[in-house]
Amino acid sequence: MTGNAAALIDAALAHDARGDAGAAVAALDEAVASGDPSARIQAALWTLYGANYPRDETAAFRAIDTLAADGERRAMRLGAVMRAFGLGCRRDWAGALDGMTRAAEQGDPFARADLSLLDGANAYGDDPALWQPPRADLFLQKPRVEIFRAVIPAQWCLHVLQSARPFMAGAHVKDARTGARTADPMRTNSVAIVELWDCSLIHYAIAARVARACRCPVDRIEPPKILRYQAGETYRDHFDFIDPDVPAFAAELRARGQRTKTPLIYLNDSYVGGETAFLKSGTAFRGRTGDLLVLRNTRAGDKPDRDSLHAGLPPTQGEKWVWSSRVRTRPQLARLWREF
Ligand SMILES: O=C(O)CCC(=O)C(=O)O
Ligand SMILES: [Fe+2]
Repeated sequence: MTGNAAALIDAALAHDARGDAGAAVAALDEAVASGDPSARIQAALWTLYGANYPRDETAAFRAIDTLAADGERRAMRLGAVMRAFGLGCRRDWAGALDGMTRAAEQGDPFARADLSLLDGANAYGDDPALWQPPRADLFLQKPRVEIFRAVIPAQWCLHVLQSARPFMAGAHVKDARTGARTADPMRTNSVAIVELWDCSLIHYAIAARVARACRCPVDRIEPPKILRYQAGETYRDHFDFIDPDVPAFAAELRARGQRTKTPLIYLNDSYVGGETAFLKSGTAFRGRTGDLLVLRNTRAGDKPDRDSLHAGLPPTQGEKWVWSSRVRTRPQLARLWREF
C-alpha cells in the first residue's frame, strides 16, 4: 500500500464515521484510482453493505474475486467467507474452502487458523448447513425453550470471543417511540458485531449449525451480536420480538420480518451467576461452553408471545460471553453485518 493510499483510506473511514458520505467516497475513489488493493477491498465492502456507495452485492463479490485472482490473499479470505454465506454469489462451501486454502497456502495466518479450527472439529467436508440437525432437550414449554448441549466446539467459541474482543462497546436498546437505538440502564453489558471483514468460515459454520437447530435457512439468521457481561452487568427483563403495535417498528418489520426465535450460544462458563432467566415461569438456565439455547418469541401466526419475557442475569464473579442472534421470517441483508 502506498503511503498516500493509506492516508486516503484513513480519511475516507473518518468521513464515513462522521456520516459524510460525499467526502468518504471522494477520498476512497482517489485511493482506488491508484490501484491500491486495500482501497479496492474497502470500496467492495461499502458496495456490499450499500454504505456510501449504492448497494450492489454482485459487483462487490466480483471486485473481491478479481483481487483474489490477482493473488491478493486478504481478498481470497474475504471471498471465501462471502462464498460460504452466499453474499453476492451462490452459496458454495467447496469454493469457500478452496479460497481459504489458497489464502493459507499464500501464508495467511488467519486463513491457516481458520482451516485448522474446521479440521479440528471434523468440519472440513460437507457444508455445515447440510449437517444433521442437532438433538434438542426441551427445557421449558411456556415459553418454549430448547437446549442443544455442547453443539458448538469449545475452540470455536473461544475463536468467536477473541474475534469480538477488540470491538466491544456499550450495548443499546431500541426506543419504542422513535425506533432509534439508545443507551439504556436496563442493558449494562457490552456488545460487538464482528464485521464480515473480520469473520472467518467458523462464523459461517456456527450460523449454519444454528440454522439447522432452528430448522430455518442460514439467511434467516441475523448477524450475531457478541455480548460480554462483566461482574454486576445485566440485560434486564425484555422481549426479543418486534412489537407490531409500535408504529416506529413497522418499516423494519416489513423489510426484515419478525424475530420468531432467539438463539444464544454460551461462549464460556468460567463465571458465577449470569443465568438466562425466564421471568414468567420463574426458571433460569445456566449455560456451559458450546451450549445453544433457542427461545421462541412468537406463537402461531408470528404473533408475539408475552410469556417469552427474559433476562441475562448479572454474573457475580468473572465475565460471561454470549453469541446472540435472532431468527427472522425474511432473508437478512449483507449490510446488516456492519449495523447494530
Ligand atoms: O445473556 C443472556 O443470557 C440473555 C441475552 C439476551 O436476552 C439477548 O441477547 O437477547
Ligand atoms: Fe433477549
